Amino acid sequence: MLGIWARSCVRPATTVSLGFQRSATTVAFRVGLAPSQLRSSPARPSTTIILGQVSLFRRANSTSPTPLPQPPLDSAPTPGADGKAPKESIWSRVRQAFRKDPQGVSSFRKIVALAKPEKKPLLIAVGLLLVSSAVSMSVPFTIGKLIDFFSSTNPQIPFGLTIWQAGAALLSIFTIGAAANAGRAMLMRLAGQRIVGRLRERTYAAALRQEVEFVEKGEGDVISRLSVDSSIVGESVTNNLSDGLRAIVMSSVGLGAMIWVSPTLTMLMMAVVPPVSLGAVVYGRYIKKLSNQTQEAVGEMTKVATESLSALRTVQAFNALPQEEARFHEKVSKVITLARKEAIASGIFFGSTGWSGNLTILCLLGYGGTLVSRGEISVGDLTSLLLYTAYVGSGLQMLTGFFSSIMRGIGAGGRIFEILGRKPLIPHGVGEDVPATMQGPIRFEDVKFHYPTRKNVPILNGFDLEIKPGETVAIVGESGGGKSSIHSLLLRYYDPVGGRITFGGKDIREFSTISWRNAIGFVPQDPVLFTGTIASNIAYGNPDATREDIEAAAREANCEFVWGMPNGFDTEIGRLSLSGGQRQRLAIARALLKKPKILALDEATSALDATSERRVNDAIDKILRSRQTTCLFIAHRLSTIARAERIVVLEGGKVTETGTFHDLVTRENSRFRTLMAAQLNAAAGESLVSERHEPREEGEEEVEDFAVEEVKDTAKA
Ligand SMILES: Nc1ncnc2c1ncn2[C@@H]1O[C@H](COP(=O)(O)OP(=O)(O)OP(=O)(O)O)[C@@H](O)[C@H]1O
Repeated sequence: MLGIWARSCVRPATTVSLGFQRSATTVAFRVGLAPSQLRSSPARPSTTIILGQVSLFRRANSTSPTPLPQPPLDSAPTPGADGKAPKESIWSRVRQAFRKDPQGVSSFRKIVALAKPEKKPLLIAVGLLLVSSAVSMSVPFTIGKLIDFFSSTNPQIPFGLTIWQAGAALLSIFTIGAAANAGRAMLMRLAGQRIVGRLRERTYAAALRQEVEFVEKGEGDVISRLSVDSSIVGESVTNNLSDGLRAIVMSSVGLGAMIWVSPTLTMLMMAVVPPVSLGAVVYGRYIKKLSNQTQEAVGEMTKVATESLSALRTVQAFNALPQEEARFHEKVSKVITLARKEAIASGIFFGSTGWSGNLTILCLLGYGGTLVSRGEISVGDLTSLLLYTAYVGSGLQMLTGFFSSIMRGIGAGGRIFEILGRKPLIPHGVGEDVPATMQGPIRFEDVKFHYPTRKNVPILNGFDLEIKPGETVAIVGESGGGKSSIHSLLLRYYDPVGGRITFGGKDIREFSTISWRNAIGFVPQDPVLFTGTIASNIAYGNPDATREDIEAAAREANCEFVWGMPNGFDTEIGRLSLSGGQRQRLAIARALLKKPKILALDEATSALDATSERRVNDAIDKILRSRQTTCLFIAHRLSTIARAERIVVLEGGKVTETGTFHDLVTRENSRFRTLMAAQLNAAAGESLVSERHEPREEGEEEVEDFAVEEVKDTAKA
């Protein structure tokens, strides 16, 4: 009986302990990793062979930047190595799989193209990979020679080296291998992160350029594409590519070495390769399909979370926590169901490949042991052969993992390239610039419109309106009548389905959206603030604005509250850290800073109390008096409506009445009066009975008196 232990470094992080025992009938063989080494072993697959049983553990890259749940392919232990050489290359399998999937081919090309800017570091990494793989692949050979050396009665070292010289040479080779491996890992990781970063930036830029409808209906999905899908694609082109190359080197060099040691034993092992390759292709395709579905489910899950977290105040106010949890649970369950399918598929696949691998090892040991006992091959040769078998087996296993990861990358890539390649329905930045000095009327000419998601609900149905330069028009109408939709069309969030909108006689579709939107100052119904200072919020979209410009706009919009704040314009604010009235005045300042040709105000005073409303109205009055800006505003409040030079009543998607406030209030059977009846009566009542409850402020405008007088007259009449 012979007992020999040798320790050798295969890869920097992997120590292989080899135990070899031989008696007349039994050959037992053991290669193992200490559990601590397994735990600390990086993303590389590790091979454990215990008494002829080959198992391969793949661990997910623990430092993966992916923040959201991933399909468990890489995280589940995948036992089994099959101990056979690849007959056909991974590329031919990839090509074969893509032949029926041209979309996959184009995604694959695009993924490869993404790696182009990283060509240099990736090529260096590939060079280092070859060096470290060459060192790794020399280990079984070295171990075989060491076993023969120690078991021989007349030990001889090649090249006439002493044992110390041979030891030093091996140590140097392994150090070079370790350094190469470390360099490869660093370069690949950095290149991967840069690719993911670029991909995210491009996808984000493409998403920002889409028409609002596209993003608004799938906000969570876009976020999931930005975070999860892009990191899967990044992993595909770097880590997985590196694994794939390493697997190819391991399998082909291992196979060559095996043939060199014993062609007969190699042929025995090759018998299991074709069925495993076929299984890998089928498995890869299935994984790709599941990966697509999983990413979509993750997108849905993110959408639910984004929606409720951004409306946390409402969720808490309505005690809707259980309801939200249930909604989220439903989406999470869908992800888990898909993950289960993937786990079952990977279990079956890796279980069966492991089983066939183990069977091959058994046959190899039985037949190899016989050859050793007959003296046809040495113990060292059999050891080398078994180690190479393990290398080839693990190489093949890695190739399968690589193939399914590439498929996942293609699935995720498809979702990203869908956004990257999508042409927005409203082209971004294409068309003429609006000339700086251009002034002219805005005309809505027979405009017809419905929302893309509700094609059978007409919103505008032959809407005609002309607003002269410097004129102020208020649109009134029933709630849900389409007033805000007019602003959406003006801002080109949507285009009309019929008719056109012109500025100075030119269809606004001829202008570039960038230039056209630059000409419009927009104050939405519920102004949005961004995290930052008050100054940065006023200067939003105007990065070149000076502090003087910002302060002037704030003054014009009656934002006097800013001067009272501890840090003035440098006060940090969040999304909701100002009152409704302050937010609206800040939004007016933001719009005015642009010095817009057109001002579009949407219900700017809807959420305000009387004092705040007066402040906002004062700000609006200042703009109107200057008559430099054409104003189209939507208002419900009489005090705001009365400020407009002309009022337009929108009903049934058309203009049904138009005129001055005085005209409409005094007109017989006026639609405006019907619409405003409640407010007119309330205002009249208030005016007649108690005159005013609010103390009149200095400088309050005549227009309000005019409105009150009109209301009084009308009520009296
Ligand atoms: N993105 C959208 N997709 C589909 N339908 C929409 C969309 N936005 C609004 N609508 C519908 O279009 C109609 C007009 O909406 P709009 O916001 O223009 O009305 P509005 O007159 O401004 O109402 P309010 O005075 O209550 O703000 C409504 O019936 C609304 O439900």
